[in-house]
Amino acid sequence: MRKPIIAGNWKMYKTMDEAVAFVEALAGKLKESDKTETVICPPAPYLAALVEKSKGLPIRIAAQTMHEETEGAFTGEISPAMLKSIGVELVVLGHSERRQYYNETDDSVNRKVKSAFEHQLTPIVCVGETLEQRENNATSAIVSEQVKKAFAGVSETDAASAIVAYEPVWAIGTGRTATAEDANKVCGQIREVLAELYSDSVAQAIRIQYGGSVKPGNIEELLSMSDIDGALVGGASLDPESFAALAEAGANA
Ligand SMILES: O=C[C@H](O)COP(=O)(O)O
Repeated sequence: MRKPIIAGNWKMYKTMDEAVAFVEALAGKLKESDKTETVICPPAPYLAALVEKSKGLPIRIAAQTMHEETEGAFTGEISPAMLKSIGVELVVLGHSERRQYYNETDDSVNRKVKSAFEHQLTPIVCVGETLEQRENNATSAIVSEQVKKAFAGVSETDAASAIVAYEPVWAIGTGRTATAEDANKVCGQIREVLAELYSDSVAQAIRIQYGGSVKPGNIEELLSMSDIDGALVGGASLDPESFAALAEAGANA
């Protein structure tokens, strides 16, 4: 049984005061549970503070992106070594907004995935098709290719601890969720690709989240599906009440 993982990706929202207030409010609402994992992905300036603030709470902190190099002349970038040094445990890689606005490609995502593992960070590897690709019946081919390229050269042991987030681009921030059946079908296809790349046991170990307009009203159905092991949530993760409800759904799944 894979443990559901509910991650809140705040994207470029909240001030420092709001971020701290969120964790304080969430602490009072979040029930300790060994049946689920809860992750917050705040903007980079708040990572260190939230690592400190969440100590003793059932919350892990993830970065929203990182550079692939350990250090260097890359103005404005944040390295995996820096994330590790402040206690960040996970990192979202290849989010569609990074692919769309910051030229991230399957190759750069692959380099970042390998670098994350080298620095003992758990990658949340995002894949997903655009609306045009879905309408052209290319979902399976696109997502399979993204998974194969992201995991190229990643060892079986590392891969088993990875998290994959299936996020259809057309469902992000639009209020349009994939049906639970459709989302599960693609997550199942991702698991088949992982089984081909590695083995059945590795594919069964890897957790696959769904992301795209997840909210308290639809998460239970999504989590009831056989191949959906959690959610990567944007908008509905910004309010502590709503995020606590999502975390609770994870614990009850
Ligand atoms: O990383 C989160 C996803 O982009 C989903 O965002 P959303 O829940 O606002 O649709």
